[in-house]
Amino acid sequence: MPESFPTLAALRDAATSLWSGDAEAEARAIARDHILTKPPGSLGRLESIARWHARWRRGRPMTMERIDVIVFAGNHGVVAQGVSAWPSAVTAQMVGNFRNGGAAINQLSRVAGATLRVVEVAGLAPTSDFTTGPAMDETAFLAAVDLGYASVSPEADLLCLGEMGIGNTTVAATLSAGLFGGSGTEWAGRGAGIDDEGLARKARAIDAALSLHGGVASDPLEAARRLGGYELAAIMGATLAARRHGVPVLLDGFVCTAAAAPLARLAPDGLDHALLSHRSAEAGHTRLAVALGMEPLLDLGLRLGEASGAALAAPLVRAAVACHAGMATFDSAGVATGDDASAP
Ligand SMILES: O=C(O)c1ccc[n+]([C@@H]2O[C@H](COP(=O)([O-])O)[C@@H](O)[C@H]2O)c1
Ligand SMILES: Cc1cc2nc[nH]c2cc1C
Repeated sequence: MPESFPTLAALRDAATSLWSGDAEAEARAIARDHILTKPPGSLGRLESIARWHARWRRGRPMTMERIDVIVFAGNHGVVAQGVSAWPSAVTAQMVGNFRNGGAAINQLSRVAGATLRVVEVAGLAPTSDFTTGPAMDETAFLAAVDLGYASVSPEADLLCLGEMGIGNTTVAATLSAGLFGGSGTEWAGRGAGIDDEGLARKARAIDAALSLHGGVASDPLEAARRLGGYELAAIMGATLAARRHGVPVLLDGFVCTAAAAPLARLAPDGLDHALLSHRSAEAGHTRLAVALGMEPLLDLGLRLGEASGAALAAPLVRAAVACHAGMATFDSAGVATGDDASAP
């Protein structure tokens, strides 16, 4: 797989010829899970998380020492349609807040023992308003994908992805509708807190974009270019790079999931190395999770973005891996197995 994508065709090639994971490592993890000192299945979802981590680590040891959090930031021309309760200037102001350590994600990354990085995409210039034309031209779209791709370190044991961008819940809703069908009212939510009138404007903006760019859904990359945004394109690139490098991914809420969703439309297993960290309270997220066949790990009523849900779920992955790697076996601990029920 190349390290950058000069054309949409090169990106499409990469996204449709993916490494399918380390089936042997997963089989070894399943075999080990059976002999650990617990009733089979009793660690519930932690067991499948451990197997998942084993499969997507490209043969490296199951360690969870390094957790990277990357927040991609971008701005959106569609904000001109009155779809957010906040001005676009807040995107740069919150980037400053991340850098000064004052945002929720600073605290959540620290608590998770993770390293936080913030990446401004396209210098925070807005995309074009997609109710009047494509959000990005090919060059700008591919540059954002490349930036995301290059942001991923192969050294990470887990990558938590998130975003910051005023207006981007409209973008996520429009892209989701483009990829999976449905109308503005079905996908629009209140984002960072818009009122009833704003919600109606948002649904109309989504519908206007869908009718202007109608038929793009058959091509997920064209949907991402026309109906997406810079930070969403970067998240897609980062998710692809993580697959290449063998770094399992936790996706944050609605915006982050929508950003990665084109990969699942390009290849049926395109997001198998990623988990949904949480179910966002944003209306479209449950619909999108169902469309993707993915079950979120946490459900805390969060609707923040910033990779907050991903950072909160990272310790679950650490716990799953610690149990899997560190527990004694029935044999080594001298504990009888269920099969030995007749033994004294
Ligand atoms: O991803 C989510 O689940 C999510 C839900 C609600 C709000 N957000 C965040 O809120 C911002 C976008 O809200 P809005 O209303 O301006 O579209 C953006 O910075 C996102 O990180 C994100
Ligand atoms: C204050 C604020 C913080 C955010 N963090 C992620 N999205 C956000 C949107 C707003 C408005």
